[in-house]
Amino acid sequence: MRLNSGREALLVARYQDVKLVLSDARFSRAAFAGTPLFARTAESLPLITTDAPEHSRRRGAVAHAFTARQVKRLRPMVEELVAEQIAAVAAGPRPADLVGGFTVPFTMRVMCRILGVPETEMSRFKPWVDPMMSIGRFPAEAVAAGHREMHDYFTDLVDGIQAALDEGRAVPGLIAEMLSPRKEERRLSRTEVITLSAGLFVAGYETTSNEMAAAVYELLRHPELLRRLRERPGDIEPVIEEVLRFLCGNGSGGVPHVATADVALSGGVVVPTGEVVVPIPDAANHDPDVFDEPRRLLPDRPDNPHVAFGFGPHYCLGAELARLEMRSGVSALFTAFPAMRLAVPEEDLSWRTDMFVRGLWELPVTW
Ligand code: HEM
Repeated sequence: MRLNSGREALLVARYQDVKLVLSDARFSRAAFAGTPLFARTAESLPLITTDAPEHSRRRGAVAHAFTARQVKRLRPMVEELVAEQIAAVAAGPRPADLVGGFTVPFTMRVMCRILGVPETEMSRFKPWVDPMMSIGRFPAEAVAAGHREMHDYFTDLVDGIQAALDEGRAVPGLIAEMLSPRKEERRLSRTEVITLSAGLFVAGYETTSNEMAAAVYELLRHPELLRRLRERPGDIEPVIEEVLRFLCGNGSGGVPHVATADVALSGGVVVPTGEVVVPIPDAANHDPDVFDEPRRLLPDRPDNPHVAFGFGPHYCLGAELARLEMRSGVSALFTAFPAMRLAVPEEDLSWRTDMFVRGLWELPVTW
């Protein structure tokens, strides 16, 4: 394939090969970072475009905030926000747009609470993040402006929190923790705190809001699954796992890597040193050698080792949080609005094409 930059690359689609590229240190992300990663600059992706030891040092500074144990502690906060957003939808007009009215504000508020970003500022972010996440949909100037605004906002925020900490005031949230780490090995530079805060904010709400809306859409298309969830609410776990496998949420395909040695893939293909490879997790999730009937949404698969959250050292930092948000959000929506249905014909839905994260711009429903 040819990347946007004009560089040739090998597309990796088989499940075993995708896992190999994602986890084998002979494939480097940093070696690729000299050329633009689609619309985004390497600096704006402080985790995704780096290798060990830089990657592990940065990741190690924030990983404690997203462990399974920590996410368990976040549960009451997440459930409180779900309830508030459900109440807002119920009090609002019908039809309701579940993207603008539920999945985006809910997931954004979760990230605001975790990081310590003021919720009162939330309406500012989406107009910046939408162009930032473009892979062709928005003009280059809009993409650059989105990056600039977001970077400037988080620079001011981080500096403001630093000033408050310097005055001895207590500030809640992960940004303050990054600025005054409990352990010295977690210390980051000011620039790293700025790019990581903005990066976590975007990674945390953009994927989850879109995947959640797509999950609701899929469930509306599969009434038998909705019936099953009503009878056995605990089945939300396998249902969400299968939705994650089934959906192809990654609009850009995958993250480019450069082979730093000759590496043999399955089927005898040898990737020569210096070759760019792009592993496609969505393709791996539909590999018929691993998933029977991959194009069907089948939550009863005996085993569902999907790679929707990636694999290896860059495995999604927020996977447990995303699972909690998706399970709580989707369950609560169908409990609150059992008669929910699409408010427009399917062909009128507007899909996010040419965007990093696929999904729906709006999900109009009524009940
Ligand atoms: C359903 C929602 C989500 C999906 C499908 C998803 C998917 C992914 C995938 C596939 C990767 C690996 C990309 C790669 O190989 O470079 C990733 C990485 C990442 N995700 Fe998520 N994610 C979701 C939610 C979240 C949330 C809620 C957070 C909040 C903290 C988050 C933070 C991150 C970060 C920081 C990385 C980079 C990890 C690294 O490079 O070490 N994600 N995500």
